[in-house]
Amino acid sequence: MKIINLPIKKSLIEKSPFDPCPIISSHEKSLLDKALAASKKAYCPYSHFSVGACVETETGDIFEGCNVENASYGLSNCAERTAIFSAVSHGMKKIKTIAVIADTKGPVSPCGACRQVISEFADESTTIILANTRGDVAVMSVKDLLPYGFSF
Ligand SMILES: O=c1ccn([C@H]2C[C@H](O)[C@@H](CO)O2)c(=O)[nH]1
Ligand SMILES: [Zn+2]
Repeated sequence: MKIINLPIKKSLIEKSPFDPCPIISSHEKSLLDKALAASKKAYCPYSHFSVGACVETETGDIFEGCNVENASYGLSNCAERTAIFSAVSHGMKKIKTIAVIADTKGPVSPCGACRQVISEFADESTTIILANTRGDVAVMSVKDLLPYGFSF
């Protein structure tokens, strides 16, 4: 697992807070930019906490997702699962890369439900990129994200 706290915090008004970032490629940075754009579409009138995710499949297709809340709070869906379910609905079988972003202190930390759902469509080659809007980035494997996850 690699975590970087970028020394120069860039303003959110600038196009990308991830430029440059030594631990991800420029292509991976573009996935974070797409996740950031998706977070702007979050439907979160209850928590006012926007999250965005971007999945790149093994075939190179890209699917974004945001969190979608509900007046019945427990029905809310996280950004990660929105993106993954959209990808699966379009035939995706394997996540090559997933990028997630929110306005958190450090890189966003996905909930347990999302970790389990990510692990369903990930393998050891999957790259998981977690970030915050200040430009802090963590890159890890599914084993780092969900050690001893459920499977049968
Ligand atoms: O990794 C996370 C953590 C939280 N949320 C959403 C769920 C809820 O709408 C809001 C507050 O928990 O953020 C996500 O989408 N992804
Ligand atoms: Zn979640």
